[in-house]
Amino acid sequence: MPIIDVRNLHKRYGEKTAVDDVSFSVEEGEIFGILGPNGAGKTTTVECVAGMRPADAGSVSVLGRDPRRDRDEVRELLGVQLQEARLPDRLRTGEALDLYASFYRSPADTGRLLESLGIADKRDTQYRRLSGGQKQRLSIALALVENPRVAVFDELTTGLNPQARRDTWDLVENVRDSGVTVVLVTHFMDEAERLCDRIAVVDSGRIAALDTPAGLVARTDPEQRVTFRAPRDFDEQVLAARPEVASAHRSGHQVRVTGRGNLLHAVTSVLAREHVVAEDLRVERSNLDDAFVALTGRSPEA
Ligand SMILES: Nc1ncnc2c1ncn2[C@@H]1O[C@H](COP(=O)(O)OP(=O)(O)OP(=O)(O)O)[C@@H](O)[C@H]1O
Repeated sequence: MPIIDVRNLHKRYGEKTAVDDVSFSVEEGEIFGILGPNGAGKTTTVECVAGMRPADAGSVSVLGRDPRRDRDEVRELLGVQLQEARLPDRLRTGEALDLYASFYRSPADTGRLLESLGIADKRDTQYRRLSGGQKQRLSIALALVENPRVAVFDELTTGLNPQARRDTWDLVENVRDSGVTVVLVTHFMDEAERLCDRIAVVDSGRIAALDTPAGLVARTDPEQRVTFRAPRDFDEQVLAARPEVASAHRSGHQVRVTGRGNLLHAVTSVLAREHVVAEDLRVERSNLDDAFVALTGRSPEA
């Protein structure tokens, strides 16, 4: 049985359709990504999953329970960290965690939770004195304090510096490795590609594709690109004679070749035959960014 099952979910705000016939299921033990640009309907979708918003139509099930009807049970099963969680400035880390723990029947050991998130030494620090990364860790701890089966993280790394982002990614992997299924809402490609087992690409309230990161990339044009630097007297058009090569262009010393099949071998054998020493030879592959643009016609970070 999937841990979360969403069928034909619809949600409007007045005239605005935020979620338009969205269906997906999340399997136990995976990191499931919901990826899309700002305003795509990601937060609304997870708020409906968590029972925080009523859907207009469709159904949501969390381990067989309805998040609106079986609210208390779903609250124990699903830990939610929502965008820009804010706590009172003077509340101390340990107090916040103890307060949240008091809401649940079998909460986690708060000391161990702080330890595992690397903020044990911040137990007595007021919320206003925490760094961005430490606030983020606390919000993860608050989502995990109920010992949930699934954790929902919404835009976890927005606003963090590169090191704090990478540390947060490790934390998310640790959460999954501890047996908690993770739903990760993000508009960052690199984050989705690095962390998610499967990704629902959401655009304008609809799911444009749902697949593994590699599966999404495979849907894009299989064209490859090889670039290198070559002396000016090398005529790049000799490359065009090879069947693998679709185009060869030069800009100054920089040559850019596109094509299919074993393009790298085709290029290097021509260079060897012509006795050309190429510098800075690179193969560019499609990534999730290309896949996203191919699927939706726009950049996720737009
Ligand atoms: N409470 C609300 N009232 C009216 N419109 C809303 C409300 N919440 C969201 N919307 C609109 O619904 C659409 C989907 O918003 P939602 O927050 O679900 O998207 P999102 O993908 O999570 O984007 P973001 O990352 O910017 O929050 C947006 O156009 C948004 O402006």
